[in-house]
Amino acid sequence: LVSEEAAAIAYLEEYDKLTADIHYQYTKAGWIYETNITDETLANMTDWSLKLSDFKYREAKNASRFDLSKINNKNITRLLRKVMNIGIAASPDTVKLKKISDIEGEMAGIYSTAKGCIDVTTCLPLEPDLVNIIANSRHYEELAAAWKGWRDASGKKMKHLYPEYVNLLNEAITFDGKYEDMGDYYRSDYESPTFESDVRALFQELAPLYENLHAYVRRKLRQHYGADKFPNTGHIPAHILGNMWAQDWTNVYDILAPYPNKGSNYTITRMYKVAEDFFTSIGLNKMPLLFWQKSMLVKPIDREVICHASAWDFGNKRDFRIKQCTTLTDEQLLTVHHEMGHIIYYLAYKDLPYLYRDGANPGFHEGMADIVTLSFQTPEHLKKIGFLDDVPAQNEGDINFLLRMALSKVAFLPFGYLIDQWRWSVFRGDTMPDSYNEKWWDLRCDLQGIFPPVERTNADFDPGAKYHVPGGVPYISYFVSFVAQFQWHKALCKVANISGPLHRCDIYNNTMAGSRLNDMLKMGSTRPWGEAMLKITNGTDGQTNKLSAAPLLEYFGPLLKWLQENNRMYNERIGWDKKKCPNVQSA
Ligand SMILES: O=C(CCC(O)(O)[C@H](Cc1ccccc1)NC(=O)c1ccccc1)N[C@@H](Cc1c[nH]c2ccccc12)C(=O)O
Ligand SMILES: [Zn+2]
Repeated sequence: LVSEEAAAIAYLEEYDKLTADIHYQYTKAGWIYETNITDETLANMTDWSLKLSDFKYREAKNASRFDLSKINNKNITRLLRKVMNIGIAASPDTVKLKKISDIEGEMAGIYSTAKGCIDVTTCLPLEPDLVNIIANSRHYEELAAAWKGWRDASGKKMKHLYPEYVNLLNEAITFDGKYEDMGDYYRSDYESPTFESDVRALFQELAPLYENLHAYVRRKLRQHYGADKFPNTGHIPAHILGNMWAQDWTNVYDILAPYPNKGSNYTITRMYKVAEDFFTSIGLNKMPLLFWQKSMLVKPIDREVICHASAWDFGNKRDFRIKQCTTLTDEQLLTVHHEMGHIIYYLAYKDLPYLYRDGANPGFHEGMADIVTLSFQTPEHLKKIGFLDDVPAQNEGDINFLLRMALSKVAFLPFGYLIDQWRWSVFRGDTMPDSYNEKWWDLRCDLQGIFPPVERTNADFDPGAKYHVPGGVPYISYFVSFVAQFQWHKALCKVANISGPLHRCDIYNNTMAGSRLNDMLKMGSTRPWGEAMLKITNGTDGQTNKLSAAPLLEYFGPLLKWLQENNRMYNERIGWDKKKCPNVQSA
């Protein structure tokens, strides 16, 4: 009699090959669609996504015939559970699954081909045109036109699709009674019953740092744009922070600090080579030849594409690509490092069973993508690669550098947190369609301390103006990533024997740091993520298997002190009125 375990092992070996093959086809169909949006490529992608759902449904049934209680090998039972964890593919109603794919395809199509009108004759795509206006214009009205134009052309156009999308996802995911709603399923990736309260606690711990940065930035912007643009509720207009979603404020650094970081005489390919050089300098992998042959690194001129950056693993251990409409800006150089970080993670776990080729949790994949930016952006490093002419003098150089880092890493925190607060409340049914936009602005105003430059009503659908909402891509992973990457940075600097303040640590060329990082990366999702966290932090004074805000607060400690002194010196109020948002109609 073949033991239950031996039968399961034989089954999983067969499954591993089948799943890699069908995922290759599905990923290829996705790539063909995203790099050439047509009715045919959309139909082909939808066809393959249904074939994949069908495959997952069949194999989940096959795997359920094994009695897990008779298998004590934890690795085998973990793999079998992953075969059976198939999300909405658990629903036998393929008509419903097709409808979900169709709605997702329609929303992605609206988002990626939308042209926002900035006046009656000029309508522009988001990337690079509207993004560049929001980044570079310093005219209040011009910024407001681009901000409103984008939302009218994207979110507003897909508002009617979202309620049915939510209902269909909830019906599919609750079919076999394993999950409360789609938000519950998204959170299950973190394998922790306390995940939701853990991230809330982290956010509250980080709020004072954000509020002090917000107060400083508000004062500097008020000086530039005039006090009449700033209501006495304490909110900042959402469209003058250099980013279409006010999630990253580095583009207004020139208004906020004496000497701006200028771009440089780079080419697109050089940006990718610089990023690759960073990873190889710490002993991680080079990009495979196929990467350079098959990636889409610039926006094509002859067809519609999905410009939002992404990193692709075709599942055959060889084919890894980036799709990005790359342009020559500082922010884009960061995104190049971000996307390549995903590829590095893919390469680290490519020889694991297919089911384990994943981040330890979604936040780890995003965090890995970002970890190098903590070293890459140090003045020392930027000088080494010719991005900065000279390293600023010690003290005020420190503050300016920390301010610049805070404009992306601290400014982002409430945004990274709030998108899924909104989405989870929608999936729970706490937020109904007639208050989608009101709930969105409640969160945006109360947590980010910003307000819309033009009147918003529930006829608008501003969540739909952010890629990840129509894209069905979870967002709390970025909040988790921004916390975890500082824990890793602290640990890797320790392992690398680099002393001094955390914000001056550059792990470039340090293979000890790289090898400790790689030890975590090659685990993939073989173990619950706490073990992966411990793999990096082990033996350092930040040792833990949990998320902790302490390293982020340590990194920005000198800046917080400076901000508190500066805000006190100008008698600047810290914070803003909650539940009072200008320009938002409440029901
Ligand atoms: O969306 C992105 C970058 C795109 C991505 O690399 O995260 C991409 C998003 C995506 C996910 C799923 C389908 C399609 C696109 N994620 C990946 O490519 C990816 C790869 C492997 C595992 C998980 C995600 N960044 C976020 C925020 C952000 C966090 N850190 C950053 C650094 C620089 C720029 C942006 C960000 C944003 O733009 O709002
Ligand atoms: Zn990413």
